[in-house]
Amino acid sequence: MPMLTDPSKKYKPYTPVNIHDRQWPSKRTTKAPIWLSTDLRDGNQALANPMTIEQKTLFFQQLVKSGLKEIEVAYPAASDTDFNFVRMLIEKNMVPDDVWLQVLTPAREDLIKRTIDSVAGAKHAIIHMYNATSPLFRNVVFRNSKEETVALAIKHTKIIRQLTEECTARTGTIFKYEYSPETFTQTEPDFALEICEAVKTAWGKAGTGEDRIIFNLPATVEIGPCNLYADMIEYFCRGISEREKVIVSLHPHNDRGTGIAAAECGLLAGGDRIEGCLFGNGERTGNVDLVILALNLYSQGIAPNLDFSDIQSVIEVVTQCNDLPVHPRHPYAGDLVFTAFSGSHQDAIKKGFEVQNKRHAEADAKGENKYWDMPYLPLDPADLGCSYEAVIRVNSQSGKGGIAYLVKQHLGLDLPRKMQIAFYQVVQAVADREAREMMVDDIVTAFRRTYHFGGPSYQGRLALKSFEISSEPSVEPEGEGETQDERRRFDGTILVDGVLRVIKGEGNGPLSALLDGLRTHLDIDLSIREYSEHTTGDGKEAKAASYVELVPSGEPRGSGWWGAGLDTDIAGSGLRAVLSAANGHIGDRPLPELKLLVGFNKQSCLADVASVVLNSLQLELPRRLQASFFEVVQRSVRGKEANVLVKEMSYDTLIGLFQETYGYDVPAERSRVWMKSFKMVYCGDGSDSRRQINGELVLDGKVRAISGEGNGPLSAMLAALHNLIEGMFAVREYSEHSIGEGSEVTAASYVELTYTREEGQDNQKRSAAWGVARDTDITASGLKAVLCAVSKVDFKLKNVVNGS
Ligand SMILES: CC(=O)SCCNC(=O)CCNC(=O)[C@H](O)C(C)(C)COP(=O)(O)OP(=O)(O)OC[C@H]1O[C@@H](n2cnc3c(N)ncnc32)[C@H](O)[C@@H]1OP(=O)(O)O
Ligand SMILES: CC(C)C(=O)C(=O)O
Repeated sequence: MPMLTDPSKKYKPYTPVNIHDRQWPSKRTTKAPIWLSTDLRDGNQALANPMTIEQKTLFFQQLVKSGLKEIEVAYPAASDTDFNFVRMLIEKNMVPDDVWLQVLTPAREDLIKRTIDSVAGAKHAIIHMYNATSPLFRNVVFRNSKEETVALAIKHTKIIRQLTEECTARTGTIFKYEYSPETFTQTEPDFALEICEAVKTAWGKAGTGEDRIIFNLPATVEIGPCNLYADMIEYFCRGISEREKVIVSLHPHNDRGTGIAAAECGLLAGGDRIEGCLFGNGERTGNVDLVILALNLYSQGIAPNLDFSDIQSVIEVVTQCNDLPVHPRHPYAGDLVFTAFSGSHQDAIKKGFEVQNKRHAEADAKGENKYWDMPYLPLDPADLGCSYEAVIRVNSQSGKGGIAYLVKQHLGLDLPRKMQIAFYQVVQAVADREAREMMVDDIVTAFRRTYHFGGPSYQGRLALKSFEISSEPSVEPEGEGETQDERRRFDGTILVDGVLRVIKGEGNGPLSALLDGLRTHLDIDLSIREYSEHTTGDGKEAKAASYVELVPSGEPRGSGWWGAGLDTDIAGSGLRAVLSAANGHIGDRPLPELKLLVGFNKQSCLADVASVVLNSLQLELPRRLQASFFEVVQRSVRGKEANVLVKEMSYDTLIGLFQETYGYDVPAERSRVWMKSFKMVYCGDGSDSRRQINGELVLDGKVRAISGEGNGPLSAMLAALHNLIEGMFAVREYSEHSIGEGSEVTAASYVELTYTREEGQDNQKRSAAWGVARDTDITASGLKAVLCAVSKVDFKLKNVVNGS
């Protein structure tokens, strides 16, 4: 059936209240009402599966914890569960002294009796009786006249008075009485007044303060806008006699979705008390939501006298008991209500937090109130125990501000505006491509990947390993009083495509010195267009965060690359930022092979050569070996061209030269002598530690058995060699160190041998050579180094008769 084109033929509009001097529109609420939770009655009766006693107990405890002082706990005549639940609360002493238990009954004597029995012995109880008063109910449900309807209410009010008085005499329970002209909003306002006046008279003992009678005026079904409800409440409040002896209670339902508005306008109109449910459970579209009402007051600076400072645990209890979810858009409580996805909202919130932090610091200093004034966030999520984590979430609708906010929250980085724009484009591209929300982890990971920020997993092709910044005067000052400019020198080790390289450069500052080094050594020619820095963390945790934008040198308006760096040292953080941006710039493009300038002029440096060996092979050459190798390098530069002073040498060439010169890590067969196997044993009488070696060597391609004895492994090996080789070997220098850690550790050994051989009478031939070796076994490493050195001297084998 289509919707009606003229619905007036089916639905009647509400009848406005005849009130012309209404006061409520210009009033303000300044204090919280009396709250009554009817979760365990009106809420419960609307559930497909009413709560079990366990669920009701849990819910009751939550209500007490949240500060409710009046709780409608049951319709005791309805079921044994309800009746027994009330009894249990009382008998197990679970009701705090300042909490009133409220129970509902229809105007039926047998049911009233059972209802009062249910609360007998409670400290405080409110008996709540109802009968419907509207024409529809009078005519259809009760088939009663107005007079009969009033008579029903009077009769049962009197029964309640008598039974409660008897109960008080018996058990000491203090009672209050609440009467509801059910369907109040559909009842003629004057008839509602008439029946309440009659009930008040029948009750006969309404007083002031604690003795007030409660008239609950329900919008049993919400049939008109909130102003209609307010008009009806104001009409009632102005019409009822002895107003001071009456608590006017409001009980809005939410059929038109305006239950909250009705309650708030009803309070302006004179309501003293609100009946409702947490998160708005209840018949059909629900009872008015007490959480929203309370927090609406709170966010106006009015103490609601209810505590939702851990809203999540309240949600958990309520959803567990009602078996109904809380909508993600539910005011104050929904998962999404403190979340902004859209760019302009996020931008405003980010700016709002920045300004508010400053404003709060100033107010703190002056001892003034720190007012909450935040775009798009009417309430501080922290007041409800929520974090700011969910405040900004990112998808394709988001902008740079929100993304920058998350980067700040999670990485402590306050990105400069232009970098925010650059990173936004990165995130936006992913969000668009994947058509999904970008979680915080996605954003943090995207940032780390893009800027190679934070640990080895995100390391780029260029990574700073160590550096030293030194300064030297540039030019002499020309006149007196002029200060001398200082130049900065960068000496560092940078991991380039997995290989450690020594980089040097000079500039006006550390960053330009590094850029100079990158230009010279790696052909990366960039200049700084923008630089900024700030500190993150406090005290010992403080670090410097730096941001740079690099552009190709000579193209100040060209497109740039941003980089970020974090370090305890400010120079370190800037240098890292430069490398971060340089990584973005080089992308996958191959880098030129790194070269060292070596030779005979002042630029060539022994230390540079040694550090290449250290960084490439992890070998810490002893000082004399450094000098020896440096000479080898210089000789190789000159080669056959006597006039060549300086030559570029690639790192690979340099390392190859080292390995060849000292027999390090070259295939054994290429050496004149190498060890096939050995066994080293202690020998002697035990008073000293002499060693004996037995084993097999390959000498000029032939396997030879060896045996020798000495003070230690090396001298035992030399003794064994002396059996086979003419002349004498002696160890001039020996050192060793470990490489690596733990189970990966190996030993590196360096041996310098001298070799003396008699060549005819009075002719002694002397030479010396270094050998370098590495092995997991330290003895083997030393022996191998000896054999490397032996292979490098021009030795002569003995003529061995019957030798193997
Ligand atoms: C707006 C509200 O939320 S009101 C509260 C509603 N809550 C509930 O109804 C939950 C608990 N209710 C129950 O368990 C049952 O309805 C009971 C135990 C109260 C009564 O059950 P039953 O006796 O089987 O009657 P039933 O449920 O059919 O109720 C209808 C009868 O009660 C009468 N009645 C309805 N409301 C009232 C009332 N406030 N006062 C007196 N009689 C009433 C009806 O006129 C009808 O009478 P009839 O049988 O003479 O025609
Ligand atoms: C019993 C009354 C107060 C009721 O629940 C209603 O009218 O909604």
